[in-house]
Amino acid sequence: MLTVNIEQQQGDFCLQLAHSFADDRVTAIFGPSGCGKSTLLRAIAGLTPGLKGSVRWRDALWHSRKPRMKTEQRGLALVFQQAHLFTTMSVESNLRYGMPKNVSDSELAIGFAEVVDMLSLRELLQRKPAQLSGGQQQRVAIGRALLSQPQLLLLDEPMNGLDATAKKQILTDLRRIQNRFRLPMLLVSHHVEEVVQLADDVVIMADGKLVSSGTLQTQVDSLAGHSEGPLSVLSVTPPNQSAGRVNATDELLAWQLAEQQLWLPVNAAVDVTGVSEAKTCAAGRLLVWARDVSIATGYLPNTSLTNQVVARIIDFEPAKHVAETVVVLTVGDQILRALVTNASVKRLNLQLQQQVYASFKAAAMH
Ligand SMILES: Nc1ncnc2c1ncn2[C@@H]1O[C@H](COP(=O)(O)OP(=O)(O)OP(=O)(O)O)[C@@H](O)[C@H]1O
Repeated sequence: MLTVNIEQQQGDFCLQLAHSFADDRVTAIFGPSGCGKSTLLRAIAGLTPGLKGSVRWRDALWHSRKPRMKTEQRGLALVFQQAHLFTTMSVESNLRYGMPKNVSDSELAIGFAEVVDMLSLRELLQRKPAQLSGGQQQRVAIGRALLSQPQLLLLDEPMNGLDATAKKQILTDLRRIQNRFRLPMLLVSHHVEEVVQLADDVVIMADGKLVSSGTLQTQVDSLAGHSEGPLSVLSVTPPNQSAGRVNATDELLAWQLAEQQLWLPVNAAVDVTGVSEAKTCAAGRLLVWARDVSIATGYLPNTSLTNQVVARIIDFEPAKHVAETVVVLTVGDQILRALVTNASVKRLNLQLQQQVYASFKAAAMH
């Protein structure tokens, strides 16, 4: 457990937060720009002068009135928005920089060879940072952090400014790393996609304060309230390899959502077990924005939409825009939200407990 009860004044801004973070999973710290996410991470790392209160990690008191434990004694590693690599050193030297000296790879909890392979860095070991893309630089920064053998990894928007492909690779790598090493992580992000793909727990902040916290599933509504609108997080079970791909060019795989079949682009769902071979993974996670879900009262035989699932209406919620309604649906035991116009609700005569078909484009999933 990481327990913080802190107050940090920075000019007009005041961070005031008391919370206990689980020490065996990924917690996302989510909130708008300027709400204090980075300040919180820096306070935990011992990088903010004038911090009041206490920070306790397991049995160790990292911060109290006095004495304050130095950052390098805390057994944590930080990855920032910029990779901050040593420009004159090779990738390999950067990676080895913080490693314990005179210890063989097999004696380390987090070994060099494994990290290099997990982060796909083998081909890059002899290059200099200037010869790497932004995503590759960040993977080296993550590798260097891991090889310092931390007990806790602090990630301050490590995917900021990267393109979608680089982001996706880092998210997948981080999930795999967490599963392999059971390394607790605090991830600062203001992107819902990153939170949904990586987090087990979510802490939502605003104006230097904690607004809500809990498991990802309990925080879906809060996330929606602080982002681009209503959303759902669906659990899907592994692709049915025997069903295979639709064809080589479609690159779609069959997944199961509450015993119904979904066709998703390869890698659309995040393998939350961290096992890359889809046939051996236990579950995947999908983010579906309510605006990407449409409802029909019957099965649509001639549609370009790939997925239609049978769902039941369990609620109507007001939407941000007065002309729209959030239709809350169940698919098996899972919740799916659809944002539709009030006019459509009326035209289709949608009713509570009615069975409908919910459609969403596979490409709308992350
Ligand atoms: N050294 C400083 N002196 C005074 N104010 C500061 C200092 N550093 C940050 N702040 C202020 O503290 C507040 C919190 O900043 P912080 O960087 O923690 O926010 P954030 O949630 O991480 O934002 P972002 O998502 O944009 O990175 C902001 O209002 C910022 O302007």
